[in-house]
This record gives sequence, structure tokens and C-alpha cells, in this order.
Amino acid sequence: MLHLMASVGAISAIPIRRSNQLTRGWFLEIITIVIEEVNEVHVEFVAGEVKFCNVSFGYGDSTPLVLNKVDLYIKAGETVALVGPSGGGKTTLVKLLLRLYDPLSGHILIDNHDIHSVSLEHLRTHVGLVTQDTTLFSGTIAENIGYRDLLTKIDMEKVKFAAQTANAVEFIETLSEGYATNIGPRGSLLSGGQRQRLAIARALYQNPSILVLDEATSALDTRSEMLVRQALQQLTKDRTVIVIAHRLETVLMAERVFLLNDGKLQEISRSSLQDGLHDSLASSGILI
Ligand SMILES: Nc1ncnc2c1ncn2[C@@H]1O[C@H](COP(=O)(O)OP(=O)(O)OP(=O)(O)O)[C@@H](O)[C@H]1O
Repeated sequence: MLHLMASVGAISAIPIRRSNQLTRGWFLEIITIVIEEVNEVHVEFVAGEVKFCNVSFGYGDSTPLVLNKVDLYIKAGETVALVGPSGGGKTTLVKLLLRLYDPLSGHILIDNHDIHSVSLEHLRTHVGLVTQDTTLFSGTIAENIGYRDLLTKIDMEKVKFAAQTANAVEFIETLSEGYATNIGPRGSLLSGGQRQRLAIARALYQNPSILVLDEATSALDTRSEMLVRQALQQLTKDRTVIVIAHRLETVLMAERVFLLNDGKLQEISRSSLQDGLHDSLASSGILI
């Protein structure tokens, strides 16, 4: 799960420039240090193609590699699902894409730009993250959705459009102060399904070309689940999506499915999931 690394929907990395100048950090929850190149590329627009080329990564010298020579090619606009056992490395893979860590070897490219040379500010504009409820912070509904513009000016029309698309309007309109309602620490005044739709509305507002989605594992009631799933479908339109999936329904939203285990990534066919592989993945706790 990604909840340790993103408490307010943005990544809490402090990049260090070789010139020792700090880039404006986002809200700090945990601090990850990566080196930002002086000759970084400013990439204004990306279509969303993602390539992992022979990527290896481990957390320490004496521990086994979490990713061992992983190759992954995702076309712009494609949705892929990552499944695998707990501890299999799914979160680690997406952390590398967000540059919370750098690979020990290999390269990660977005539209053929090595992300190591892309400015962190641009990278994190293009790569969005939707995690479980921990992405919310104590502020109003509008601030939580328009988070990208929190330091400048939140566009209320865009906030309302994002809320509408994320199926969030129906509950926002019942709140005493509507979009100006404070949702409490980490959105604690909202239900799980409401928090998830708000996190989706924020991603719609941010509109990144590439989205990392960590599906919530907590159970929702049937109606809430349906509203969240519809919202997710809106979110995956017209962008590249990597979803860490725990439910078969979510896996089947993806065009391709990958199993990550023992450092290796293996594509599995969607039809095999429907033909019985799902049962074995469910019995081994990989899918719920
Ligand atoms: N910061 C860290 N320091 C050391 N080891 C770590 C760190 N983060 C993860 N690991 C280890 O790396 C391995 C992969 O963890 P990761 O979180 O990527 O797996 P995952 O597939 O996302 O698991 P889950 O489905 O349980 O969230 C695990 O063995 C984990 O203990």
C-alpha cells in the first residue's frame, strides 16, 4: 500500500539539486531523498508512454532484490493492472516511477525521456497518484479537490466538474457548507466510499497523463462500491493508468495484467483470469 508515502495526495519527497538549491517541497509526511540533476529536462507535455528497461532495485545490500531486471512497456493511454502477493514489490515499482527511489540499475522512461533527467516538479505534474483515504487532509472539500492549485487559485468550475465526474456531488450537496465543508483530519468526517470519490475527484482536477492507482482493500457497501467503480472508470479514460489491483473487477478494467512475484514481472492473460486463475489467486490471497 502507498499510504505511508502520500498523506495528502502528493509525494513527500524533498529533491536535492546538485547545486544544493531545494525545490519547493509538497506537504511533508515522510522524506525521501533523490538527487535531481542540474541539467534536468522540463517536459511540458507527455502523451503517457511508460517504459521500464531492465530495472533492478533492492532496499539494502544484504536484502534480496525486490525488482530483478524488470521490463515493462505501457502504451500511452493504456490501463495495466499489477497484481501479486503482499511484499511482491508492486508498491516499490510505482515508487520508482514517482522517483521516490532510483533504480540500482536500468532505466525508466516516460515518452522516451529518462525520468532521472526530468525535473521532479514536472514529473509529478504528469504522474498522479490516487491511494486510499490517506491522500486527504484537513481542509475543505474544494481545497482537497483543487489541491494542485492550493498555493495559487483553485478553479471552482473545475472542482465542480471533477466532483460531478467522480460521483461525489451527491454527498457534497448534502453537507451543511457544501464545497466549503471541512472534512476533518485525513477526511475522517467522511465515509470510506466518500473519501475514495474525493481522491478520484482530485486526480480528475489534476488531470495527469499517467496515473498510479492503489485500489482500496477495505470493503464498501454495494452502492458505494458501484459509485467508486464508475468514478474509477471515468478516471482511467484518456490517460495511462497503472493500477495496483486487489479485486477481480478492477483487474478486468485493465487491458493487460501483470503478476509481480520474487522480483520478476510476468504478463498473465485476462482470459486465464476468467478461466480459473482467479480462484487460485484468490486462494493464495492475491485477489479478494
Ligand atoms: N522502505 C523499505 N525499506 C526496506 N524494505 C522495504 C521498504 N519498503 C518495502 N520493503 C520491502 O520490499 C518488499 C516489497 O514491498 P512492496 O511494498 O513493494 O510490496 P507490495 O507488493 O506493494 O506489498 P503489499 O501488497 O503488501 O502492499 C517487501 O519485502 C517489503 O518488506
